[in-house]
Amino acid sequence: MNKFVVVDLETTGNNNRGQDRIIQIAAFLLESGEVIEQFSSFINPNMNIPTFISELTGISDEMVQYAPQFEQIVEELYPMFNDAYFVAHNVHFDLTFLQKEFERIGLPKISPLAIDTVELTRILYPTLTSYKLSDLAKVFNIQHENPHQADSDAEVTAELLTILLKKLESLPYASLKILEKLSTSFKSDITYYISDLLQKQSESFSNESVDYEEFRRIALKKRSFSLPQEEEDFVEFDEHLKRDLVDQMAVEIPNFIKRDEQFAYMHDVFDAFSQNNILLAEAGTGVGKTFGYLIPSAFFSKQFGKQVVISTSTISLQKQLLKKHIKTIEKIIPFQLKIASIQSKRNYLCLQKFEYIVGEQFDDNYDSILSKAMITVWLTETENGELDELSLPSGGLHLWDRVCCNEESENKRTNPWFHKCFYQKAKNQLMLADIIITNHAYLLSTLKNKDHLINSVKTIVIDEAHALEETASKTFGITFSCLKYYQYLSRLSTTDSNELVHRLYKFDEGIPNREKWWKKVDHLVKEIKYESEELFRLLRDFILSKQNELDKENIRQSITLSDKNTASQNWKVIQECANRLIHVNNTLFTGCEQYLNLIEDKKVSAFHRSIVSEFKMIIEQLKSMKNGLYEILFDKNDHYICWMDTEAKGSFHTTMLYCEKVENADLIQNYLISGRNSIVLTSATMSIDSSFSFIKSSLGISENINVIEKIYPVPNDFAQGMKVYIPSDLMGIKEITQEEYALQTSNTIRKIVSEIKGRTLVLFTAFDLLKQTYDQLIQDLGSLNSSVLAQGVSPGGKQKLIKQFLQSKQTILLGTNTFWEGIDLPNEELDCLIIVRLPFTNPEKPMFIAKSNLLKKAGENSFSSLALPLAVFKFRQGYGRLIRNEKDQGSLFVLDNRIINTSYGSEFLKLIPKNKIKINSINELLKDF
Ligand SMILES: Nc1ncnc2c1ncn2[C@@H]1O[C@H](COP(=O)(O)OP(=O)(O)OP(=O)(O)O)[C@@H](O)[C@H]1O
Repeated sequence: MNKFVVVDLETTGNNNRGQDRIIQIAAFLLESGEVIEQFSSFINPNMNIPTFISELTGISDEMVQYAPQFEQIVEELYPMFNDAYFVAHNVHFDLTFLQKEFERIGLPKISPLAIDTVELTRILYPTLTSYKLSDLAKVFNIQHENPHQADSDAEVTAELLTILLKKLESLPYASLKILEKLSTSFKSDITYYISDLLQKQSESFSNESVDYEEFRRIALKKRSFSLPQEEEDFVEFDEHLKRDLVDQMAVEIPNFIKRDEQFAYMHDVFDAFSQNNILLAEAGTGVGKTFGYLIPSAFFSKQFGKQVVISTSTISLQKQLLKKHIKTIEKIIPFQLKIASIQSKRNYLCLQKFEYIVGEQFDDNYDSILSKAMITVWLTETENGELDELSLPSGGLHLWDRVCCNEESENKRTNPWFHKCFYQKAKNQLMLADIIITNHAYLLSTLKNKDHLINSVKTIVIDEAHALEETASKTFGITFSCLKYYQYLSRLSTTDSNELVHRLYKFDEGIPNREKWWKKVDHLVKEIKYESEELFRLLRDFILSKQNELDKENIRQSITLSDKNTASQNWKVIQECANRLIHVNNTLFTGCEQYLNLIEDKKVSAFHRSIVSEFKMIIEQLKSMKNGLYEILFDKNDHYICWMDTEAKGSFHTTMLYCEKVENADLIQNYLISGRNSIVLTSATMSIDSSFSFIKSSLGISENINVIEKIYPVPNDFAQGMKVYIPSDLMGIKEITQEEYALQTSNTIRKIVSEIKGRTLVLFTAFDLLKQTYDQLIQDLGSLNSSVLAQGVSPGGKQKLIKQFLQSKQTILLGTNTFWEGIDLPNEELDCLIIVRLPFTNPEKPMFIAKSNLLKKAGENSFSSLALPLAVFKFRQGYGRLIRNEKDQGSLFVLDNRIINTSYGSEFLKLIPKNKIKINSINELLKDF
């Protein structure tokens, strides 16, 4: 069948059981890619159209008043569904709605084969960030005149379908074969279509292709390899700096301005490298420190033939560096640069594991099937096999746990995919690279594991150095997730399930007393399940019993496992339960080790071996989690702090346990600093009153270590376009309830954006206040005249929210922690920044309490030595988002009256040029606009 009817409906609502009606319908009939018939009409629903539907679609009561009723168009419409695939973007909605309408007027039910273009796009374009029709229209360059009107949406969907079918046709045989098998569980009835394509392919040509290679019945993108470049004439850094650098930068960096601070920074970084120094370099927000360290790193590595590692705080910043800055640098420098990027193993796909799971006979989980299909297609395109390229559905992350690289993937002997392994490829590229880009967590863990590849590099740049200590604390600490433990256990399961233990049980390996042995495993797994559920329930009750009613509204509740908190009888009951769990775990592990030893020497099939390998991986994980649990619950140590948290309204599986070292300076010193030739630690926030003592002590750089300390301030011109407003008539959070505070905040935001009429970023310090403010704001979107996005509420992560933020001129974006730093929104990309509260760390945070206690013990004031410096750092980062260059303009509103009413407020005020600050009632301030 090669006919497709592409349909879109607009309706009065989502209820298809009689309450809601169609208000517009469009259908395009396609054959061999051509539109052979089309139908489009408004429909009179005989009821009022709800306001929000009118706002969304632009279809009003007046527009449908004289339109035909559904019964009147059916004669023309109904035959279009004969012998054609029924296609829609979210097909379930349109098809069921239409089926109900036909049923209502007494026509026989239509049951066509259906194609969902959302599902098909996810599978065939697995790396897109949004699958909304309007976003897809932009990606594929399809004209979309009236989003949310049926005729326009159906037309776009029809064009999209043509693109999708072409893509499907272009896939290699091996990928189609896998999709054919998986497609029986798709929402789209596409199996026959794929079978036809396979038939055609097998008749027409061989499997040879320039784009793909096939191995063990999986198609991969052919690896590109380039011949080594001829060595160019090399120009030394100083010479290039004098001669060409400024000109090159001016060509490649949009709106380039020669900043003395940035050039001084570059010089100092190069000197630190070549003179084997430690450099602490604070470059004010927007100075351009990224180019500032990348350019000297490139020259240094080339000139001296020494590798440089560059590490930044998060994977997302690591990617940003690669996508944006490295591309520009390659154009600026006069020679070829070999760049490698690496992150932790579990971010890379293990092809051996994928081969195994794609061959599985049973899988009834839709997200997991969808993810397998997406990965199948992605493998024909990806060079690097990294998780963050993919847009897996939420359930797909569980599947990723089963297919990501681990120690087993690195076993050359048992992994037939070893020579194609993405992680190995990334490691191989490290050896050849001039510059290695990574993130703090990966860097610290590899240094700790004495990984030779990274450890041998003697020149390192640490960007966002202020975040290093916190990452060290997490990387060197323990995290125990009850959900993860439960998932591993479920994966193991028992012989009467369809999971690992059952699969292994089915192989007759000649184990002595086989039946008895597996029965024992069943018994132990059941006991572990029982004891762990009991323990997790007790832990959650324990956390919640220590909170007062008000706190319980908060998203996550936490409790420190201090002597005082664990002195109760309830804690003893928890420890007894944990002891029982640990004991049964140990019995299971001993048994499993014996089994694994036994099977090790046996000749088993590759399929059997892969199940054994997954079983081994799960046992290893459970073992390491059990050890972690023991350390958290029993192993008291003054240098560590342990705590737990849980979702106030979630299940007991949401409970997490943590153990971290309170001070990590010694570890950072041991693993990172000592033994290096040169290290550049840089950030926009390192000094307090021109002193680096605070950061030095947190990074283990004692006063007797020789370091160079430099500050490169934000150029004065940056302040020209900035205005800072501090309303004096707002209530403090302690003077009113949090609900009233959220209402006051949302009202103030409303007033500001109605004057600014531009993009506004609102920074919060806690999610609950953000959520309450968001709820208030969306209550009357009409009068707000702006769209509202909120981190943790609107779908998608940070990058996706920023992308959406930039799509329209009048948007408000509410963000918490990660939005305070690392985002670059120059010029008209950001018009206004609102800081809701001064960014003090939540004083209830266990790690903060532990650090404060240490300071108190040492006779220091924890507010002035810890809370205030951290808040000032964060404020500087936050307010640095507004003005990003000399020509940038923008307004900052600080809604926290502590900045003017307290003595410490001056620490924040002094960061802003005095002549830029206006303090008055909010209404008076807004007269400025
Ligand atoms: N000399 C320059 N002239 C104009 N724009 C520049 C210059 N140098 C860098 N930029 C641009 O300025 C922006 C900020 O640069 P960068 O990402 O390095 O920020 P930063 O100084 O590290 O600030 P932050 O600490 O806030 O991240 C980027 O968009 C970059 O392309």
